[in-house]
Amino acid sequence: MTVTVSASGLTLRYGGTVALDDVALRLEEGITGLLGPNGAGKTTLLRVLATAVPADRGAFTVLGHDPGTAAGRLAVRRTLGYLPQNPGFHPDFTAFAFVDYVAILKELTDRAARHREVRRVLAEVDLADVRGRRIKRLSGGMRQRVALAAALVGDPRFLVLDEPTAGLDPEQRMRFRELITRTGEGRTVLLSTHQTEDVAMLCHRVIVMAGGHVRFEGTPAELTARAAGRVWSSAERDPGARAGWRTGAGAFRNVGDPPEGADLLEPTLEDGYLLTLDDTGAQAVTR
Ligand SMILES: Nc1ncnc2c1ncn2[C@@H]1O[C@H](COP(=O)(O)OP(=O)(O)OP(=O)(O)O)[C@@H](O)[C@H]1O
Repeated sequence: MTVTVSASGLTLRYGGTVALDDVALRLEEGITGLLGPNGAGKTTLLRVLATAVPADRGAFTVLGHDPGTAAGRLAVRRTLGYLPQNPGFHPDFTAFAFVDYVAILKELTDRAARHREVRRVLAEVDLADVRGRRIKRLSGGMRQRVALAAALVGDPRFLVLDEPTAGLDPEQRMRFRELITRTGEGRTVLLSTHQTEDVAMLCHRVIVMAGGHVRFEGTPAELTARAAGRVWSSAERDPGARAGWRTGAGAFRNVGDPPEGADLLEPTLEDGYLLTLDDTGAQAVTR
């Protein structure tokens, strides 16, 4: 598999806060999930890779282009689609006008060709029917699809999606998952999310960040396997549990260090994620 993005030593400070600390990663075609607690540095990493902000130190390439040079930065931006955490919509714009505006910024100067492209990306996210509607009259899920359409203008090979499913109801989230799978075909997608389920269901790779560091890099199955033999059921909260709660069915579900002969349960990706944070001291699950 070709490596699309390769980064090393990425470091960025905001005053006294180290948001990224010597981050190295490689992304290849397919969908890579980026998990991490609040303040982990996910948005900062995405902004650096999207060339919205330069890192203080370190370097990266996108399809061999180095954004450290003006020509390289332009080349990277031409291969990139970015859905930021808070897309800055003008609420009075229609969906069409907004995506058209983004297309102008992306240097699509021929009006007829640009309009064809805007119609194409709006159709790709199933918004063809409402393209003339003002953004303020669209639902949250539709607005996220407008933002995705804007990211897809120009058919970018590398898509950076910052929490695209945040705030969506389960049905909209499922719909968005379908879209991400579809748009991820043949592209490299970096998807930041707090939804471990999104990662389990969509991603072929997962990166866990905390405190500006990469704490895990591997497949979702490998992250889940970190909790193998460490999730168990008991009638009362187990003293060896780093976290435990009574489930709706009545028994306790414990995560941590099980006693001998414990009634082990199948771990989820979320268990593996939480234990990875706890094991690396990044975020205490232990109370
Ligand atoms: N513009 C800024 N000025 C100062 N500090 C900032 C700025 N942006 C981010 N930070 C700090 O940098 C660290 C990383 O923030 P970042 O937004 O990248 O985290 P995140 O993983 O995306 O968090 P979340 O899941 O809450 O979106 C945090 O400590 C945050 O408070």
